[in-house]
Amino acid sequence: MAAVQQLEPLPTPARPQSINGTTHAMAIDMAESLPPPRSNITFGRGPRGGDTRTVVIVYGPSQEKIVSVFAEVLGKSHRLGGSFKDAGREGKDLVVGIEAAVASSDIATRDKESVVVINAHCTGLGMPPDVFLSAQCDYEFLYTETPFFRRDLARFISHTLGQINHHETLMAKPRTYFISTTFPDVRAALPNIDILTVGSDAVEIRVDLLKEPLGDGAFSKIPSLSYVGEQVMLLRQRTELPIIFTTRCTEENGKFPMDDANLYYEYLYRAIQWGVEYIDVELWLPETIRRRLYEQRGNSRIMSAFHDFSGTFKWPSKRAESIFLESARYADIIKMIAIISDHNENFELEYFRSKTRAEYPDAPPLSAVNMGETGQFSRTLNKVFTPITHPLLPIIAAPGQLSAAEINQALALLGQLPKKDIYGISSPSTRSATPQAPFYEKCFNELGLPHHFAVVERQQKGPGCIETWCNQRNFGGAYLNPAVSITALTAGSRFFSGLNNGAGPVLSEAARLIGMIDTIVVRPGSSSSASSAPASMPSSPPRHPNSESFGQYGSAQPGLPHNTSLVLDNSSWKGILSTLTRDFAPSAYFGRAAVVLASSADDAASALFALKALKVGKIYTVGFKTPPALARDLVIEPFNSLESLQRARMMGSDGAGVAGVGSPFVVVSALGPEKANLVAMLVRVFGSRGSANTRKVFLDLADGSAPRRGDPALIAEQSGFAAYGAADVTAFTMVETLRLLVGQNVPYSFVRLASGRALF
Ligand SMILES: O=C1C[C@@](O)(C(=O)O)C[C@@H](O)[C@@H]1O
Repeated sequence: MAAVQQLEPLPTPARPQSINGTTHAMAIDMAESLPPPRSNITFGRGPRGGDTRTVVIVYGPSQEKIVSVFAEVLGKSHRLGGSFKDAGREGKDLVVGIEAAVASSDIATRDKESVVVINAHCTGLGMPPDVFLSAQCDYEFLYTETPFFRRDLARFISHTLGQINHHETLMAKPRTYFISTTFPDVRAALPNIDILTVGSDAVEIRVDLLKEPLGDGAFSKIPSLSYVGEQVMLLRQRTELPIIFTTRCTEENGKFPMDDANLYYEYLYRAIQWGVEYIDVELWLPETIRRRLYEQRGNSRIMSAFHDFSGTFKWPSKRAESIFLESARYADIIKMIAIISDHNENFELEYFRSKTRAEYPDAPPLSAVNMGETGQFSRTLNKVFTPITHPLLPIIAAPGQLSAAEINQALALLGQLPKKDIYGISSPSTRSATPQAPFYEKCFNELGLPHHFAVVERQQKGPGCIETWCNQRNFGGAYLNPAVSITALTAGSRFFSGLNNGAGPVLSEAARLIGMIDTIVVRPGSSSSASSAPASMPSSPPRHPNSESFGQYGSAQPGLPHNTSLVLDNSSWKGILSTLTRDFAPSAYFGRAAVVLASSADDAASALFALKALKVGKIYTVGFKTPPALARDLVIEPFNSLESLQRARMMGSDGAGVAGVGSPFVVVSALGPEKANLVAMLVRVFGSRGSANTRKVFLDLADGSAPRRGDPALIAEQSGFAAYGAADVTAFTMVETLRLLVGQNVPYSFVRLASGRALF
């Protein structure tokens, strides 16, 4: 087998002490010089326990059901009634519901050390919620009953309780973008939100641009908190992207009045309570306000914002540096933006960027661009949260803003984004089943990427064919469907073993443990290492029988450049993880039992890795033997007799709230349709027969297009499971694959939409 290098586990950005004394994620540009973090067992640093206080949900009249939904999403039991005094003694495995009318009388007595309180308010009951309760609670979840968006609740609670960390994940990306929406009412954006957000890593809601109608054709001077709360809720219900909450002031191209700084605190603090991921805090605000917001930000992140429209701002100045340093004191991201009139000022900004990075390596990442047409060049060079627009927006948010497609086209013209050939490598059996080429072409088109995409077919056996695609000058990466084992891909391959000076291709931790490769990522090296390729590397690959067909897609020149390394990765496990946590917080899985069915270890491996990331307590296996590398740190028990099945079944009625792992909470099947009866039998055995608040999870990885009689998914739903299928996993996997291959974020909902099924 060819030698392979391992990409170390958890190459999470070091979190150095920042100049404000707290820790920050590493400046993004540093990520360029390090191996980019890939496919660790993470969402950022991985699902974590987060806030371990007892969760108390304050609910409105006749809304007690929301308490059970919170409990189910978190994987806990719940109890209604009682007082705040008792709630603190309940322990972390219980969600306590207290009715709003009761809560207002004793919420002030709660012990903040042991209880975290969420005001769950159904907007149908009227807005705003009780202002006293809003102020007293830690967080506020605004929701609609019909339709109810459970994934919105799952995301809200996972974020506010610190079980996921968007910021770390985003800061590990080489480039990030956010779209500045400029709608007076976000409802206008919702029908197109999937298209609008292609290429964005976050969505900005410009609160100052919202226009709240007063009913007589007039609009309120500033939108009320009530209106803003509903707008944030509506946006979050329809996008999975983190939200940036901005109240831009009148002096910085916004509409928020500047006569009362406390107003900013009121809105921005409420945004933290609503679980908004990024809060834009302007630098002119008094230090007391900036500090309080920074200290109270919980799991939200602060984007310090400075804009200069005077036309006199100079990047090479003491003032620019002191603005940077002042911003850094209370920020997770520093945003500095100025209007310029001379193209050279773009170079001055680049000098400022590299100088501050060198002199203040511990400072938060800098997002800095110049405004106006002259400043557009800087928008192509900035790498941290570049603000972008979209042709479908009513107005641009700032002069000179570009769309993601325009930035990519500019980068391509400047030689910064060379045209590559990217492949979907299928086998004869999957080629017709997965018509992904049109989708990739659509994405590349939408994003203005210059690349060519082609689906190519590999021969049944041997790595030879795959290396033919890889060993080309313009090779830009590939996904493999079906996945191929590391051994099958690299064994006996002079090409793979010759990479990296004979060290072999780089393996992500996920790929190493799962043993299956579904993504090949190209990591260009620096020109100085151009001589690292071994003499033995073939300079011209064997000609592939299908070369006629791939010739039409690109230049197909032989010879991967010598200084290029290939990272062998696995995206499927991320697709599985995202599917399992779409409607459930990670804690729903922590310590609980799972069943995995598959006819081979290769088919089961990605699911096992995802379950390991979710810290399940035990995995029962059917039909395969768990490879030792994956079994490490997991409790595995094969179901090899009816007795073992019976024992697992008796481990607790639903596994929730009981000591130990309980009976299986999640069943994942990778068995084909021909074994549907066996799968159906198992979901019946482990089903919880239904009440909505004890739902378990069933994931069918078999490629079933249409529901059919005896379909395990249907039986699972009848047996009290929330059922997910291969289509969900495929869409989430494609999101991950695109991130790895082209560094761009394409929302899950867009993938589903483009593959013919709308989500909402
Ligand atoms: O801070 C910024 C950047 C921006 O001003 C721009 O120049 O693109 C656009 C604003 O919406 C955003 O809040």
